[in-house]
Amino acid sequence: MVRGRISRLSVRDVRFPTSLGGHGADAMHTDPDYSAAYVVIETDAEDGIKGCGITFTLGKGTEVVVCAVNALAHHVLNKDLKDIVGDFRGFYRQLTSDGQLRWIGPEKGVVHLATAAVLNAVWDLWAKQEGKPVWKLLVDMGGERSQHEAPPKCWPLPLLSRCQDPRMLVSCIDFRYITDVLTEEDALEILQKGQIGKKEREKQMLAQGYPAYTTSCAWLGYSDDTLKQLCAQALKDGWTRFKVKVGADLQDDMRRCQIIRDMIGPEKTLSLFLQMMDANQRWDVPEAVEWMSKLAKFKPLWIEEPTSPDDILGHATISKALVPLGIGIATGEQCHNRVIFKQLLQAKALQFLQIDSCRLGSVNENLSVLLMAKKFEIPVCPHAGGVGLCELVQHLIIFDYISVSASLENRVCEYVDHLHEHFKYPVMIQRASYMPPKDPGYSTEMKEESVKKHQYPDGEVWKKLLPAQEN
Ligand SMILES: C[C@H](O)[C@@H](O)CC(=O)C(=O)O
Ligand SMILES: [Mg+2]
Repeated sequence: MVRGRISRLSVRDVRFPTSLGGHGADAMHTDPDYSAAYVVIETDAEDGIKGCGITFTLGKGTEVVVCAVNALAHHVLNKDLKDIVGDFRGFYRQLTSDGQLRWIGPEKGVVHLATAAVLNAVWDLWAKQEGKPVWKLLVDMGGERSQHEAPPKCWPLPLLSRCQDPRMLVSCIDFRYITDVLTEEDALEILQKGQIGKKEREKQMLAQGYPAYTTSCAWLGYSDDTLKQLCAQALKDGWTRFKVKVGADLQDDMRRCQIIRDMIGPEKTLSLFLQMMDANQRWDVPEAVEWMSKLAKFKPLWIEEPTSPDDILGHATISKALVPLGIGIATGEQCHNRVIFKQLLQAKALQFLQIDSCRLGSVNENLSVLLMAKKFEIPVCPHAGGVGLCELVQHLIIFDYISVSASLENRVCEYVDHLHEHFKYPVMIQRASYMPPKDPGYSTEMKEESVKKHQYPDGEVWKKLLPAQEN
């Protein structure tokens, strides 16, 4: 099925002026313009199928990511897709180990965001050619075995369809730097165990979807009236779990958390009705503990990014202090790579792990983090929102449930209600759950009309806005 040689790669800087409405604002990022470096790859297969990939940015700096994508392009151009996916680990390593570009990473920062955008496009292309959504491609790759059948001792790869073999899935992962906690054999074992009950879980997902929470009501840029109005509407729409931004001003936080608590009801704290808090790295370690001790009365399920995303031991200290108060630590949206996640897990520094589809090196690196989380039995609650993050991460978390975690306990995926209308295959939410996408690909393709309008700086939207902003 896999065909064609990559004949073209284009990348565009696409920005949405979300800061004008205060959407997306938090204690550190006060004026985000949700943006993306948008990559499209084409092949010479003459089937008209294109692979689309994004990485998420906040406006300024997207042009730097675009430069990094162009710097990586020569690794992709003129390659056969068959060779890329046939040795995906090798290809991932080639991209992340470019002898010169690696110096401005390694596997972090702009160059890693660019890697994610390129690889996301490759996954989209592969899945489209296979005629499956990415989650289903991954699930099928994980193999299938009935409840009573013993796992095969060896996997005769050439005799099996390569796309129905867990070894194929594992061969997409670069285990370098994580073999002290997760080996290839561990990964295979997890996937083999995950085969039990897999069909039932897939059916369950298709019928009920993956549970979500909303961040759309409580950005720091919103007034109390807006917060109340959005929260009331969300409750009407069936949302029961809400995340609120905190960290800039304690009195403000107390007032806003009280509003949400009043609206979702104090008696419901232990049921489905939950409140999460997100400080977006605002505090020092002792400050985080002190601040959250004051917000503990609102019974948050977690505090997200209480301090620097690089401070693994700091997170461990905060976790030790707050877990006895019933507050877990969540982090991950700014964890650059699998190594940081490994150490967070080793240090018992988090209770909820938040993968990000565009910060880690695409599906490949996310697979390794999902498997490590399973090994440590830490629930994965992905970061989403931004532009396109919900579209992408739904594939990863649905795969995780069906093939890896086999559990929904303490698990919920973020949802943000912005910018879906710009995607050709937007997320579908029903009863506050992500319904598994059915269209082939990674749901990454944007509407050409939207891209043209929002291209920076010469799209129609920015042509109008830029002169006004200069005055
Ligand atoms: C700047 C972004 O909107 C950020 O606040 C998102 C985030 O932290 C989250 O969704 O979680
Ligand atoms: Mg966050």
